[in-house]
Amino acid sequence: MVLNPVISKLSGKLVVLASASPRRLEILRNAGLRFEVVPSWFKETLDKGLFKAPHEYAVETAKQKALEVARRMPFKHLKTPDIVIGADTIVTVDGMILEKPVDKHDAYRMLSSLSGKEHSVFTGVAIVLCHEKENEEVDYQLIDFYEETKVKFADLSEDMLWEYINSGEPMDKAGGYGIQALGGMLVEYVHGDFLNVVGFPLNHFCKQLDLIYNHCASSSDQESASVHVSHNGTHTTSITTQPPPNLELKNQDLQQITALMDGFKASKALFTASELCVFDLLHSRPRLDAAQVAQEIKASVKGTECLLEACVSLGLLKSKERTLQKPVYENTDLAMRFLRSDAPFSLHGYIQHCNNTIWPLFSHLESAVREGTNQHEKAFGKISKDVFQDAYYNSQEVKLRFMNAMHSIAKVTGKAVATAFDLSRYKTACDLGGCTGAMAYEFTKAHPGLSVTVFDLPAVVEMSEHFHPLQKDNRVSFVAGDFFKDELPKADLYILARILHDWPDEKVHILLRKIADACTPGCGLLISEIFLDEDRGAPSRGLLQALSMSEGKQRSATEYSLLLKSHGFIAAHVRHTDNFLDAMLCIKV
Ligand SMILES: C[S@@+](CC[C@H](N)C(=O)[O-])C[C@H]1O[C@@H](n2cnc3c(N)ncnc32)[C@H](O)[C@@H]1O
Repeated sequence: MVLNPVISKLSGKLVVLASASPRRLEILRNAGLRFEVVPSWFKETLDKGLFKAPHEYAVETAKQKALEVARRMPFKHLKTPDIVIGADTIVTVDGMILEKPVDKHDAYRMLSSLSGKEHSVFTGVAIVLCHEKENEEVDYQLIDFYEETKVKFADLSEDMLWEYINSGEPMDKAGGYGIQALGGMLVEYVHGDFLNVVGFPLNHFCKQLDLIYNHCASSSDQESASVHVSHNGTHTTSITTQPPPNLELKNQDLQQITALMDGFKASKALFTASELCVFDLLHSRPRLDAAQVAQEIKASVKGTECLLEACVSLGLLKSKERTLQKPVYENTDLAMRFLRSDAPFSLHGYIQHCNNTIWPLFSHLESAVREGTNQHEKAFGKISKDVFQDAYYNSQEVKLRFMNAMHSIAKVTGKAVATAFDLSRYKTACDLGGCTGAMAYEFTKAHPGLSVTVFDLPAVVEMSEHFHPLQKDNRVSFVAGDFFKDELPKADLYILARILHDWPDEKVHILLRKIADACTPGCGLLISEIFLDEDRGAPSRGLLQALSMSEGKQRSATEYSLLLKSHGFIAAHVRHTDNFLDAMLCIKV
């Protein structure tokens, strides 16, 4: 057990637990740790919408709790601790973060949302190491981590729920239950560290301490420190501990690197099968063998066989062996849902765009990186300053393909964007660059009191009706124009979905100024884009897209909110939807 050597390293040090939770106290006491309890004054009021994943919220809260105590003690308690431990436990279900219930009804809301379902319990932990310097300043080093445990609740009847709530147990517990007492009766199974659900991931904590005290404290070359915050003469620094260089050949690492090297082959196999309508064919006529498919798609039997087998290995097709005969093929569930061209969430249009436009651009990636410009001329023989007007809308075929691509993504992501915020106060919206209107239809579906005007270039608007042959909604209308030059339709909510990333800052400012001029105070502006993490380290989908983008750039939620602020909008809410696009609702002040 790693704990004992760590405990001996801690003897004689002032260890402080920045939490009043009796359960955390008991877990650490039972482990033999000696510490003082100084509950943190940090209020758990961080805006959850600003965090991409729930664990980031728990870790940030744990950090703030621990740092508050570490900074307060030298002044209020007149002693500097050696280590401060902060922790925060949250429960997440269906994308919601549940903390401690505020009253019985809140406890009821939480527990009924957990009934019969699996949920996750995250504890974020922060360990602050305090080093007093000669001039009485204190250096803080911060190490943080989190642990996730999955818990499944049984179906809870109303009687059971209220009996449990009336026991009083839920009130001071994240998610409204305590697994170590009566709440244990509600639980069907636990996957992961049980103590994490109680409130503290002891095992992970011990491993982390072991890493700090037994592996890296003495070897400075395994430790890199960087100053993060400078506050009242004290410094907050965070250390990242790096394991010794790993020269072993691990199969898992090899698989990771192979998947990256082969990624383009998988994409191209998918594009080719989609282009040759393999998924449509196997939908209308399942269980064909390779020769039959080859005949239908007018291709060689040998090539078709290889393509079908590759698609099986990628999880896009299933092959069924028939005794003494050639295998037959059919679509997997994934292909049925996303690859058939007539599926409600078909990505067929987007795949065609990737194959015909993005792929040629990526084949010139090296020049794009060297020159820092778009590669339309090399890929398509045309210079394009405005990618829409000069490239996509020059030919009817390319225009329709682009519109199909936008339409398919908007149908997949539209509902998540349209329902990201309460928009009931708005009656009229204008979707600028709204293309086929697919997003607008999702907004009217989600908000019965809202009418949406789709504003797009004339070349697009003239084709938009083809995309909604059966949908007649007189709350969606189309206006043709250029959003950089023409007057914008009046609305109390403007929508910019996948628009701003296409343009450099100067053009973004022109567009935002026009929107700001059209808005009165209280008007809304909903931005939907892939928001990069604040350190620009993820998501790779956004960063990879930037490699083939023309003049624009990908931005983080903060970067977008600063752009908007300069035009008199405040970013009211940010939502990471887990779908293709994130969303931010801003209000004109
Ligand atoms: C990347 S697409 C996004 C489409 C749509 N908002 C969505 O999320 O599905 C960009 C859209 O902006 C439109 N657009 C480009 N330049 C424009 C301009 N100057 N005025 C109006 N619309 C424009 C394009 O025609 C295209 O429909």
